[in-house]
Amino acid sequence: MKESFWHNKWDKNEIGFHESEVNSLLIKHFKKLNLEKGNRVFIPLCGKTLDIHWLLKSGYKVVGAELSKLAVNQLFKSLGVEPNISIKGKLEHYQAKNIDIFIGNIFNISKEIMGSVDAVYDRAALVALPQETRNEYANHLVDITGKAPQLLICYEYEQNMMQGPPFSICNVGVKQHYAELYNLKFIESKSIIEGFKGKAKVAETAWLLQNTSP
Ligand SMILES: C[S@@+](CC[C@H](N)C(=O)[O-])C[C@H]1O[C@@H](n2cnc3c(N)ncnc32)[C@H](O)[C@@H]1O
Repeated sequence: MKESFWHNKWDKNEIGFHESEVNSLLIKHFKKLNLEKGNRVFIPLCGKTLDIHWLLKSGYKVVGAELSKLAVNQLFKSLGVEPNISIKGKLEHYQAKNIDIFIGNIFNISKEIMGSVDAVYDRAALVALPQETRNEYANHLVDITGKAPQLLICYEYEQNMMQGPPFSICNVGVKQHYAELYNLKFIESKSIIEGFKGKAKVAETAWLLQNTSP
């Protein structure tokens, strides 16, 4: 997926992936990460998700990565805060109390730029990427977050019914990316009644990725 694909989506406001409510699997399962208030949570490919509002209100700090400046401007507007803006390498850094958003390609974010995080919340990030990029993404995510535990939310459907993104990632796919690095726990599969554009039967799946090292 070229960067222009996503910029076009935001320019045309074709953002069906943006949920009008906080993700229910986040609310239900986030506590399984056993974080403390004040811990820092990384949201890769964050868009302008309302999940950021929920995490901030719940007392966590948020770090996000997003290609689209339009999305990030809309995010800060909805939060009602004015960010301080600076440049970090190839990225723009929007910063305000308890929130850092890096605008640009996630592959340009380093551990040093981002600082340490305590957990990752991936909703519709791994599934937004084509198969040929997913391995690189998973490894990069593990690298820049120091293998922080993750709550991972994916979609699963018959891939030949529809072209992604979002792509379908089945149990085998999740294991392929993360089983060697994490203790993987499948938490829930929730069917999406309306499917995707009426074309495919879809389930939203939640996974907990916990650190295996002591
Ligand atoms: C499917 S959306 C999910 C957004 C968000 N996680 C949510 O739940 O609403 C994927 C987002 O990732 C952004 N994106 C795609 N590729 C990216 C990349 N390589 N680096 C940073 N952001 C990217 C897109 O602009 C888009 O906003």
